[in-house]
Amino acid sequence: MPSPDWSAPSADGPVDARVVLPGSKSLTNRYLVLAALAGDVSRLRAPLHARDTHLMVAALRALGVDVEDVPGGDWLVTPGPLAGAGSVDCGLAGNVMRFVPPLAGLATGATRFDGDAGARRRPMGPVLGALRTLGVRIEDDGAGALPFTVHGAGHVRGGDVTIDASASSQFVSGLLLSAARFDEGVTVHHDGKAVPSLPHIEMTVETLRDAGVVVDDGDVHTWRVEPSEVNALDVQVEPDLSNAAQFLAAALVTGGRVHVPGWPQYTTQGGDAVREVLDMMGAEVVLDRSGLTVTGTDDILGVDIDLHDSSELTPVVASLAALAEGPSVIRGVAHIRGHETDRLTALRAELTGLGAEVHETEDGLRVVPRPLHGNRFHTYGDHRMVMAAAVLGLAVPGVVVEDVGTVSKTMPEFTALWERMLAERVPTDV
Ligand SMILES: O=C(O)C1=C[C@@H](OP(=O)(O)O)[C@@H](O)[C@H](O)C1
Ligand SMILES: C=C(OP(=O)(O)O)C(=O)O
Repeated sequence: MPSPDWSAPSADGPVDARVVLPGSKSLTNRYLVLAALAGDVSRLRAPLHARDTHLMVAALRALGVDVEDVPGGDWLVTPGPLAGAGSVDCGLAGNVMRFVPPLAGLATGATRFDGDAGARRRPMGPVLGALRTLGVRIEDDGAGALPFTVHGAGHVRGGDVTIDASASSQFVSGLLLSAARFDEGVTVHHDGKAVPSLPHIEMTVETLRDAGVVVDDGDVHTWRVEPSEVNALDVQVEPDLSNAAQFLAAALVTGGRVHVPGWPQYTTQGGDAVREVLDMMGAEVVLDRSGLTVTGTDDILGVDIDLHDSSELTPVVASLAALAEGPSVIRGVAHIRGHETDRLTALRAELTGLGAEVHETEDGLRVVPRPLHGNRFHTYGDHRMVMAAAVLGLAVPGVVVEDVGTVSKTMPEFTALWERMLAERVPTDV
């Protein structure tokens, strides 16, 4: 059942707001998996509460892990013997469908994986092939996608495996995250076109090392995880920097200012690239100990930009490009055709529906700004389409966002935060 429509509010003056962001999806889900494999109780402080992380918690609980909700929002994770889960609902979460099957291989018994209709279109073949090579029995229909059943034998042999990870970095991350508990650990080699979203693999490597696991990532395209215990964690989850993009973009669109407190000085989050992107598009960007402040100047500049490492930013950057002074090219994101929806086709269709001129290229989009008008904006079950629509709505009256609830994949509080940000704006008449 689709959720209601939402009229994206337009801004009648520059925003001037402080936006406190929820935790990172990618960090929360990695910490949860590592905590499930650890030898003792872990605490996640300020984790993300959203559909993707709740699906991860549900999957772990089904596998025999105790995840306790602590008042205030933290999670206490007590590992237990892993047992076949019956079934795991992946929703539309790439993290759940790529990170949990290796865990299910370590469990005793069968676990069936399925998800939303859109999830059955997301690529899984390299994960299934790799797990089979590493000694896990999997039953599927050969389509290289959900649904499938993992028959866990209580242990995974592990060893050497070569995969093509050009469709998603998550194929590599999923194998590495559980590998310390494989009998022989794992060595993953990538063979294929460039791996997208490499900072996400660096994040995986760093979270493993935080948990005391030995990882060798010294060779390009090869990652080695030694078999070992996994230490329990007590971690503070960083704010989600990819989900900061739309709020920071509002500063650029309205010629205002947005401050995000708690922006990390050092991070493995690919979303940190938003600082450089907004700078290229004409914003003034300042990171100091109080956080990140983005101030819009008069114009939004068109860009020629490669988002291969930070492709989650594509929808918001495409919206900014449609509002820019000159044309833009977004490159390096062919793989986002396999994200929540085919994002290149979806962005072309919806931006065109508002009057922009948008062309799909082999690996991205070419956007030529044209006068825009309101229209219904379809979201395809994709949280980032809602966020992209909101950015456009600031400058274009009459943008009606279909199925706004889809944003709860990573940010259930999105519309409330957005409307609060606009309420804080400095009115033009003062
Ligand atoms: O490992 C992760 O947490 C993620 C990796 C990236 O996936 P791709 O490599 O498929 O782009 C990113 O886009 C996704 O939102 C989250
Ligand atoms: C691609 C994304 O999500 P997922 O983790 O489901 O791959 C995303 O959040 O932009």
